[in-house]
Amino acid sequence: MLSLYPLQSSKRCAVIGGSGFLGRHLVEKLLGKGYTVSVFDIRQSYELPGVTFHQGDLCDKQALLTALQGVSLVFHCASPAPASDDKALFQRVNIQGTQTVLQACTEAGVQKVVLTSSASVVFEGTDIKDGREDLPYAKNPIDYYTETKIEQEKLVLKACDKEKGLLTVAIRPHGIFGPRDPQLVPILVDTARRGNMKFIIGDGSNLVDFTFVDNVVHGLILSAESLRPESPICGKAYHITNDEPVRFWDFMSDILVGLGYSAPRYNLPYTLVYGLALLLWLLSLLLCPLVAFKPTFTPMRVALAGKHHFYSCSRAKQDMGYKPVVGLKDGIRRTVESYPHLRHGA
Ligand SMILES: NC(=O)C1=CN([C@@H]2O[C@H](COP(=O)(O)OP(=O)(O)OC[C@H]3O[C@@H](n4cnc5c(N)ncnc54)[C@H](O)[C@@H]3O)[C@@H](O)[C@H]2O)C=CC1
Ligand SMILES: CC(C)CCC[C@@H](C)[C@H]1CC[C@H]2C3=C(CC[C@]12C)[C@@]1(C)CCC(=O)C[C@@H]1CC3
Repeated sequence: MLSLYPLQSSKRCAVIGGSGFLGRHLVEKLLGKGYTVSVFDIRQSYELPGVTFHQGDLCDKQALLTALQGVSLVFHCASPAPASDDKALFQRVNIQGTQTVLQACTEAGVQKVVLTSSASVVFEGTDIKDGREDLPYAKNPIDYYTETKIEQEKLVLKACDKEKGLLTVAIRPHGIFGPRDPQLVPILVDTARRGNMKFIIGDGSNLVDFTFVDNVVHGLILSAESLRPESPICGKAYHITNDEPVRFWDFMSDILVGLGYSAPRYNLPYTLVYGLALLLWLLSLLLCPLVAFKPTFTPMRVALAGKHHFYSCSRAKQDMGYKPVVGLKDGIRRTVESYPHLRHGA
């Protein structure tokens, strides 16, 4: 049964998680490209002409159905923050919530769903060099965030059904940075202001992907516009990065120095720091009924800071003609300039 094809060329879309860092950049770009945008998010963080806001929880199907009326394309960019480390919340939002999103999309007659997944779905805390999409999902994910992002991606890709008229694709960015990012730069500056950014974990030679937010937005829109029944991208996952792996500690130093802080200088052995982070994390779990403390150096962050994790985007280049639109140096400059309030001494 080919119910809904050929696809309507409607430019009416919804961004679930559109109040967030990536979601808002995506909304701004979509407006510039002539799309009509509905944002569905648990919070409203801004107002923009041309955007209709629907405040609600993505686990609430009725609320979603209201927001998805007349929408043919859905971008799903919502997730609890990785730092929250709340297992029940991750399972509810990323797994049950994504099932609800898919049901609501089917009922509302949505034709395309683009998921923002994460390249971390294959990361287990050991080196990944030029990883391709055919790497197996992590068997021992490094945290609940990663564990539930894996299940979320599987659900979305499995839902791709040309007969039923629902096409899906998953974009896997890595280490997104840029103006208004609430995570990477603020955590880095906070750590530096507390005097804890003096040390390099490991020998400092590990290569990592950091992806400027505009490139992720470009990959998301490109995938949505390439998603057609005959396209090879249906039901597949795609790495989207800056395609310029960089030494983790060079990237951190460029941001820190750009904002007027000193770059880390002294090396510490990786296994020592990882062991300490594990110990602190266990202590924080044991003591959480008595004292609430959140260690900055979690085992996940130590693994991300001390191991190689960079990915090939050749599949995205081949199947959808992806090419980064902003280079790493330019992205770092634009990011640094956007945080005058986080400059040293500000
Ligand atoms: N920031 C990064 O480095 C990376 C992020 N990603 C993925 O990109 C997506 C966007 O991430 P960011 O913009 O960085 O995060 P963010 O935290 O800025 O945005 C997430 C948005 O989801 C919303 N949300 C959370 N729970 C919700 C619920 N139950 N119902 C409705 N809305 C809800 C939040 O209110 C927030 O506005 C996420 O799916 C994340 O997993 C993937 C790779 C890297
Ligand atoms: C204290 C320092 C050693 C590190 C400060 C920077 C970190 C906060 C960031 C470095 C790599 C980042 C990253 C993510 C979050 C922020 C960092 C840990 C993600 C976990 C965000 C969600 C993803 O899907 C994967 C990202 C990998 C890189």
